[in-house]
Amino acid sequence: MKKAQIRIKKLREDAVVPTYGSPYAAGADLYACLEEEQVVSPGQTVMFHTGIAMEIPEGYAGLIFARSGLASKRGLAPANKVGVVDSDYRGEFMIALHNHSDVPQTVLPGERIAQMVITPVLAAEFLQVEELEETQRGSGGFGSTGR
Ligand SMILES: O=c1ccn([C@H]2C[C@H](O)[C@@H](COP(=O)(O)OP(=O)(O)OP(=O)(O)O)O2)c(=O)[nH]1
Repeated sequence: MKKAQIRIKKLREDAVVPTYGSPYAAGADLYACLEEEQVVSPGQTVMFHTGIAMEIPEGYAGLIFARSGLASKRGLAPANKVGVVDSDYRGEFMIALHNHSDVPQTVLPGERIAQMVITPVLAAEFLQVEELEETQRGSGGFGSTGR
């Protein structure tokens, strides 16, 4: 698979550059940059450092998603559900992990805590109009097509 080169900077000595878990993985795993293990209490949200900043190309965004295993087995997932990283963002990638389980969860230094998909985004210019083009669906939504 042809890969785009993305410039990345370590902001902390022990930061880990994101990695893809398999050759065709869509999401690159993001690593917690911690000096010591961090406990996340039930119902608590903790902001985790990744220690990295990068240049997402113009016309793209980084979407930060939960890792399914971490979320389903330990209840740890981003508090903001999906993090959106703008291409002009040059700050540190941060991950606000929320503990949805009912027991304390320990995150270890260097643990993979989320994954980032880099995806094209369309920059829109919103043109206000009086009528929108008709479609078969029309304004039906929220289960309008039945089960
Ligand atoms: O999970 C996340 C979400 C965002 N960001 C960074 C990258 C993004 O470009 C910036 C701003 O994110 P967002 O637009 O979601 O923040 P906001 O709450 O709307 O504040 P702002 O006024 O800074 O845009 O924060 C992260 O590091 N992790």
